[in-house]
Amino acid sequence: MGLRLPLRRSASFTPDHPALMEVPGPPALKMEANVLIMGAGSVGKSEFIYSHNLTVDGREILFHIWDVPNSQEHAEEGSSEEKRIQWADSFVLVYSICDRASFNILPLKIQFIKAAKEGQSQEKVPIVIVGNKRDLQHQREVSSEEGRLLALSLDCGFYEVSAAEAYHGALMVFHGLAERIPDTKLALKKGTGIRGIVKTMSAVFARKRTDSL
Ligand SMILES: Nc1nc2c(ncn2[C@@H]2O[C@H](COP(=O)(O)OP(=O)(O)OP(=O)(O)O)[C@@H](O)[C@H]2O)c(=O)[nH]1
Repeated sequence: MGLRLPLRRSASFTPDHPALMEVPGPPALKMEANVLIMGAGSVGKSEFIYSHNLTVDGREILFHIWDVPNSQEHAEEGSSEEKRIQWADSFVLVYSICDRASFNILPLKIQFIKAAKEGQSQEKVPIVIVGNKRDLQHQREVSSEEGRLLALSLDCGFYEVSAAEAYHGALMVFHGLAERIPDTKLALKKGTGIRGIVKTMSAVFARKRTDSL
């Protein structure tokens, strides 16, 4: 049985930040990447689930994004997380800068991902750590420095953003993630584009049904 992707929402997305806009040049290589969004409850994961279509270094990348609500993650058997990790090429680990517990769980999660993925290949796993809710400075429990150091020690990208406040933050995250995904991983998906899109779209419909319950 194929994997059912419990996306919450999906939308096409046009970057509006000048640094990230498509610049005229040779036609971009069309590629796809599967991204798993992980993190504790209420850290703002669902702000990252729009289907992003970015052009980075001449590669036009369509991101298929899988975000699991925390409530669902706890309701499932342990093997489901492993399935999601196998499905993904790349990972966004979100914590809230106002919630230290959401930060503290990240090292274990990242080690779990690395053990699962790096056993299969010598390539580095593309992972970006995101400190969300940057606008809530007065409630900050995790300093920027701690986030940056964790990312450095685990060889991950790092961004602090306010995902709910500005698109720009989420866009920077996906741009940073794209830069960490090697061509070899993306190229594997060439030719399976239509199947991938159908999978993503049916997932959106499935999710809508769940939401309306
Ligand atoms: N102030 C502020 N609030 C945010 C930000 N991002 C998300 N939120 C709020 O945080 C709350 C939780 O966000 P969600 O996106 O539902 O969090 P989640 O991680 O998907 O939570 P689960 O469904 O429990 O897994 C919502 O009320 C959001 O509006 C942000 O950047 N700043």
